[in-house]
Amino acid sequence: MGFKIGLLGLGTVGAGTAEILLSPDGRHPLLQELEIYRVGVRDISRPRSLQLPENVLTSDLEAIATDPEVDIVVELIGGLEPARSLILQAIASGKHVVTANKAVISRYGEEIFEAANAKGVYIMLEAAVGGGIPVIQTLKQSLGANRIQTVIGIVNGTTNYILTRMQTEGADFAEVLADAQQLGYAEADPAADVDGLDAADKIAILASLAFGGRIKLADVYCEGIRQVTASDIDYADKLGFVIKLLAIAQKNCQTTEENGDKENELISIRVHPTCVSKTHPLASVNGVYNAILVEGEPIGQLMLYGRGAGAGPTASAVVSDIMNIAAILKTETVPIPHPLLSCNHQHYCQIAKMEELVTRFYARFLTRDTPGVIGKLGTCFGNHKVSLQSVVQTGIHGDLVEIVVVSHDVKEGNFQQAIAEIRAMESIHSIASILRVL
Ligand SMILES: NC(=O)C1=CN([C@@H]2O[C@H](COP(=O)(O)OP(=O)(O)OC[C@H]3O[C@@H](n4cnc5c(N)ncnc54)[C@H](OP(=O)(O)O)[C@@H]3O)[C@@H](O)[C@H]2O)C=CC1
Ligand SMILES: N[C@@H](CC=O)C(=O)O
Ligand code: NA
Repeated sequence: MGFKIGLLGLGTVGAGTAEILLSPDGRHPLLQELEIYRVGVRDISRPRSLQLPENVLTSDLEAIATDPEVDIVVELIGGLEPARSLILQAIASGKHVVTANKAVISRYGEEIFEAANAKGVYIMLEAAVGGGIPVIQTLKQSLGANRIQTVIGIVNGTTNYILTRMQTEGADFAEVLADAQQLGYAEADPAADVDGLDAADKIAILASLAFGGRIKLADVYCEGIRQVTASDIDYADKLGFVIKLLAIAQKNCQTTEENGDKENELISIRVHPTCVSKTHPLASVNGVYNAILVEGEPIGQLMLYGRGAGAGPTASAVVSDIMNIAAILKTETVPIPHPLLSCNHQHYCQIAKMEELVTRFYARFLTRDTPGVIGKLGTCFGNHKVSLQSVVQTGIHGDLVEIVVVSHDVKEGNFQQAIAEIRAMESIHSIASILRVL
């Protein structure tokens, strides 16, 4: 056997990875050279569906990360600790690392990559974004000739699964979330999915690769899908939209105020539920499927589509990373950092303020049925330079009237100022929802 794998975690993704490694027939011949040497879990007495070689299973994960026999450590336990410490221990012990852990990479990427570069080892993370979709290698290698302008992704399988079933079956949020957990799509704490945090981790990683600088996670604006109601899905449908949780990173034409220098282009980076026109390619990405739409020069638009979560698809990405490292170890006696596989970002991207974002909005108001209420809304929006594309009175609930507006492209800051004023109006009962429109 050629290369010894120390697997940390044998849950959904760990078991999927072991399954591929244990059945190499019909796959790339390099797989024959990969040996599952040790597998670390929390509870070794738990019954496992997988038949592993004897004495492979242990609950001493640190021993795996530092074992001199292990060539590649594969971290699939998830969460921040002990995952971060184990990755750092593996690096310090001269091991290459494969991980599916976007939470650790988006928060501790700088520490991890600096340690890895100093030690001359690789950190591979294809499974961390888009599950089985080869988006990391695409951005790192295949699109390297491009100036990337935009990355827009449906990058969380759990929320896309929930929104799709709410849309197609009118299903209940809690029931669909339980199904996503059962299917192994959701994070250990599904709040990370539902509140958009998992998508924020992922777009931070994608933006960093697309724009060639580090991203501070705190700079990613983030809204989840808890507030999306069946009514909004229904109204959006009538207006020709579907609602998707989008993760968006865009290079802004705007330049920094200090010097107006083109070098200091700002990046707009955000996660929020979004009304997407039914004719847009991302609108038909349903269920656990993910898609990442990239716009670059000279490639134009490119969309990658596939399963973003689940044992098999995610393990496909993990094993491809292991194989990339094994291929390097096989061909180079002294591994040197491969410029297309390693990460050497030195600076942080500058992030545009949300108020500066230019976008369209959808808003649903419950108003008292008093004369002139639509006029008051229109006047207030107009005073703040918010131009409306449509204003529709959509229904009556007792003595309240429901009004839905869709704006043209406006500055987020202007729209929010108008909303603050409208909220205080006597004739406004409540603002039921506000969504951005792609
Ligand atoms: N599930 C998915 O579809 C996807 C997951 N990912 C990422 O992959 C990673 C793994 O996710 P997933 O497979 O779903 O997670 P699971 O919860 O299914 O599995 C976690 C595994 O790690 C072990 N483990 C967890 N904590 C510890 C600990 N402190 N000490 C020892 N062992 C521990 C568990 O042991 P035991 O079995 O004994 O409980 C289990 O085997 C995460 O980073 C996740 O974000 C990425 C893409 C898709
Ligand atoms: N919980 C995540 C799993 C993959 O990263 C998702 O639902 O997409
Ligand atoms: Na991927």
